[in-house]
Amino acid sequence: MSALLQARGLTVRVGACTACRGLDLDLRPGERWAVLGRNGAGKTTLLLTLAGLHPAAAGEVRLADRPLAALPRREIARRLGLLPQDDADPFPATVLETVLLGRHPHMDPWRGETGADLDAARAALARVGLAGLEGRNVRTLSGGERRRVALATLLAQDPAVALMDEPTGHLDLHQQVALLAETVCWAREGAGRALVMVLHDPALAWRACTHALLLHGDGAWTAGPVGEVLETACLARLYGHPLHRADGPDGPVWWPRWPIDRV
Ligand SMILES: Nc1ncnc2c1ncn2[C@@H]1O[C@H](COP(=O)(O)OP(=O)(O)OP(=O)(O)O)[C@@H](O)[C@H]1O
Repeated sequence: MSALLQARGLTVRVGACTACRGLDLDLRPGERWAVLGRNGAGKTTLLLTLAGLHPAAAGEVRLADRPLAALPRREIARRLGLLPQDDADPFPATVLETVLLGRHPHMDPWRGETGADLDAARAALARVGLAGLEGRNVRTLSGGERRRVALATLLAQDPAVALMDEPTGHLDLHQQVALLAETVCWAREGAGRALVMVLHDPALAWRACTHALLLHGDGAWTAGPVGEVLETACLARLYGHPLHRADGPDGPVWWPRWPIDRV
C-alpha cells in the first residue's frame, strides 16, 4: 500500500539541536507511529517539519506522493492535521467555534459553515466526551478539557494524516487512556488514516501505536514496529535512566528507577 506521508533523507535541525539525520519514513494507511525521546530531542520540530511548518535542513517530505513544499496550504490542511503541543486562545471563542476551525479547509470561503460542518463539530465533541459544552468560552475550560477540545478540532478536520504533539498533555489517567483509545478507533474507522503522536510514556505507545520512532538527541534515530523498538535496554539508553519493566494482561509497562541512594 502506498504511503500517505513519506520522509526521504530528512534532516531536521533547530538551534543547536539535530532532531534527526537522514530519516526515511513511510507512513502507511492504518499505521500509528509514536515518537519518543528526551525533552529537547526535537520531537516537536520533527512534527512541524512533517507538517511543512519548519524547513528541512536536507531531504524531503512527501504527502500523497507529492512534495509537501509544492502543495498549497489549503490542500495540505484537507489531508494533514496537526494537534499542537499547546492550545493558544487569542480570542474568547466558544467551544463550538473553536472546533469548527477544524472544518475550515473543507468550507466554501464564500458560504461559511454548513449544517454538515456543524454536525461534524458536534460529533467530534461527543467523541471526546464534551457534548453540552458547545457554548462555553474556551478560556474558561480546565487544561484537560481544553486538550479534549483541541483533539475534537483535529477529529472534525478529519485528515488522512494526523500529527499529534503530546495528545495526553493535561489529561488524567482515565482521560489519557480514553482519549488515546478513541483516537485509535477513529483512525481505524477511516478508509486510509494514519497517525504520528509524540508520547512520553512507552507503555501508552505500546498500546496505542503500531510503530515507534526513537529520537536519540544527536540526530540518530531508530524506527520499527513497537514490539521490536520498545525494548527496555534501548528505552533506558534513550532516556538516560534505568528502567523497570513489568508485563500485565494488556501489555508491558516501564517505570523509572527511583534514586533511593539519593532520596
Ligand atoms: N527557535 C529556536 N531557536 C533555538 N533553539 C530552539 C528553537 N526552537 C527550539 N529550540 C530548541 O531545540 C530543541 C528541540 O526542541 P523541540 O521543542 O523540538 O524538542 P522536544 O523533543 O519536542 O522537547 P519536549 O519533549 O520538551 O517537548 C530544544 O532544545 C529547544 O530549546
